[in-house]
Amino acid sequence: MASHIAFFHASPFSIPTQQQQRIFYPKHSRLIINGLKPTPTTSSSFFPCSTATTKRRFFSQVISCSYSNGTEPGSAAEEEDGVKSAERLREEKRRAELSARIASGEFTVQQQLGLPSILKKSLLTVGLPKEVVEFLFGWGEGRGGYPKIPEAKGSISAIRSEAFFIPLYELYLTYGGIFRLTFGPKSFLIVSDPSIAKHILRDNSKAYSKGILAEILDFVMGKGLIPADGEIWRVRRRVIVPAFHQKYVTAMIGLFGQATDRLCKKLDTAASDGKDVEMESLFSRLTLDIIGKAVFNYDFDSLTNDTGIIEAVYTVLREAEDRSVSPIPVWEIPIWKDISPRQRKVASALKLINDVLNDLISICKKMVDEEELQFHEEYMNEKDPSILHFLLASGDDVTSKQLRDDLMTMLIAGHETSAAVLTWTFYLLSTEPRVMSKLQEEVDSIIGDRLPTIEDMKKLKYATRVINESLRLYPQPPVLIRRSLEDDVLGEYPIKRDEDIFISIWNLHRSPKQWDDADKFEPERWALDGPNPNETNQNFRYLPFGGGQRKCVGDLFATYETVVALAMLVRRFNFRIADGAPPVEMTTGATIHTTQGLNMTVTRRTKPLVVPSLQASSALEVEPSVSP
Ligand code: HEM
Repeated sequence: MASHIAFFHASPFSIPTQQQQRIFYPKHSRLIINGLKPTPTTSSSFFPCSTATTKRRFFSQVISCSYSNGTEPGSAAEEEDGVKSAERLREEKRRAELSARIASGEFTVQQQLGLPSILKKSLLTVGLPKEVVEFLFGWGEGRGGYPKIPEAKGSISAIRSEAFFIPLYELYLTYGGIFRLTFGPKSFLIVSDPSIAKHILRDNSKAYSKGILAEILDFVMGKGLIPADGEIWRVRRRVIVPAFHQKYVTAMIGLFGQATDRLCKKLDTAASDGKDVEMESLFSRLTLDIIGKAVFNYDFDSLTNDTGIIEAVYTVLREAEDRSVSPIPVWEIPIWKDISPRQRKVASALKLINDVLNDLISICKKMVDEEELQFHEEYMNEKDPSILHFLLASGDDVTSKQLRDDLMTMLIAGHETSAAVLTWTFYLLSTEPRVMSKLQEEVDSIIGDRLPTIEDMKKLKYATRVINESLRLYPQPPVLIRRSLEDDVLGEYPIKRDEDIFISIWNLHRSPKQWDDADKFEPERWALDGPNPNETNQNFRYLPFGGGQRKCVGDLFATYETVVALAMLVRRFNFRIADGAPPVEMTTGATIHTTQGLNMTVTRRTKPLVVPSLQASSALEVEPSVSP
């Protein structure tokens, strides 16, 4: 999703070796960073799967996960593997060269040894107390006695197309919880420290805006809730949050079940035909169908249809993602919009979506006008429980443009994120059959073959922990973006206004300082009877939905949506990575995507019979699920 948007594709950094884990500060004194273990990932497996291949790739910083896919020796698949290994070797060589360049200090900003530093050193050598020297010379380093933020510098030519948050993780292990990353004229602060994240997101949030993100997303979201700042954001947030009331979320559970049931039918056909399925795109369609209905009562029915509107939504979504990772904003060149076929396609896609949204707004306005309306806190129209209906019924005095921006924002925010969560959850489950069995056991005993209800949400404890843990390992988005609106102090470092900041949720969620076996998929790390993990009870080391005043408004919606889909799918089917499927590798978009899809073989389960204890929610006239 958009706030969820990553900004540039890759960093020119590769993994520092143990000897390379040094900051090159004053020219002649190389320091080992205090408190940092040698790259933990070099000795243990960083990845959910830890084959030799994975480790080799890890060293070459290509993130992938291998699995046994049943390839026969000498087969075409093996030949293909041969080509891939040659590519991999070339990649490793290139990366080894980059590592050597990092080791040489090429990317590390050298601090000049000026007169104050030489004087300071001399005074310390003659025995003056450190405190006195620090007091006298504080002005010489950073500002007001503050130390200077560790700084790493990169060459723009080395930017590559891999997931950029991976090199940021390696740099975090080297440079610590806050460092400056400079690419030519661009400079970013990378934050991976929970207390600094808490300061920016919660304690001093008024001093930060969405910065670059708002600029990039303007073409699609305008002043929608994610990019908006200041007074517009305050007013819109106050209006939109009440729309996600308990009764609405309860009704949505019926919708999640119905939509997942459509997916089950599709998978059932694939299982009968013995055809493998690409789950990432199916999850994307599932969550598009859900969000269309939930936000503006529009049935994309993308699981069965391929209409122009669906293509338009994807064109706009992909453009938002591409803009978010493009180093040069060519789309800002006025003439480019008219001559570039791609930009023309984007413009007509946007027009189509805007027209549909405007039509939906007028239909809904008419409906609300004709309704005998008695608006109250948990107001919901049974026929059309959408957010749009709630907003119009609430008498929200807003321009159609702002309403359209908000709907578009929620469409994007609530679509790709949930799809990505499901994709990586199923990937993780394919690597841990133990977790899958435990999950199926719970689902069998609690919902059987009926549609889940709100009561089940409290009972599906292990399923919820699986989602919590998947969000830890694959946070969507992996990075949050902010810009400082005034001077501030982050940790021990002063910063100026107009600093662009990336808070790396990926780093926080995988930090060896914060987690035991940080790279392990272990839903058990969250106690079943404990509170649902969130940023508050985890003191900002866990931020799946952000934190502070800009926290996700759809967190409960999304948790229930993914739990319902997960439970219904694993109840009916077994999933495994398809034989001969390409490796599951990550790439950066607005959320974390796979490079070549998640290709799975789906088989029907023979399940224990369960006598349903509860009937499905009737709020949305849910049709009973057909048991395969
Ligand atoms: C698993 C799915 C989801 C994840 C992981 C997720 C994650 C997040 C995160 C991390 C933020 C904070 C962004 C920041 O601070 O810059 C956010 C904000 C937001 N999310 Fe979600 N989200 C999900 C689903 C949804 C859904 C379903 C909706 C709406 C139906 C939604 C609507 C929003 C909105 C409107 C904001 C902006 C809030 C504000 O700035 O006031 N999200 N989301």
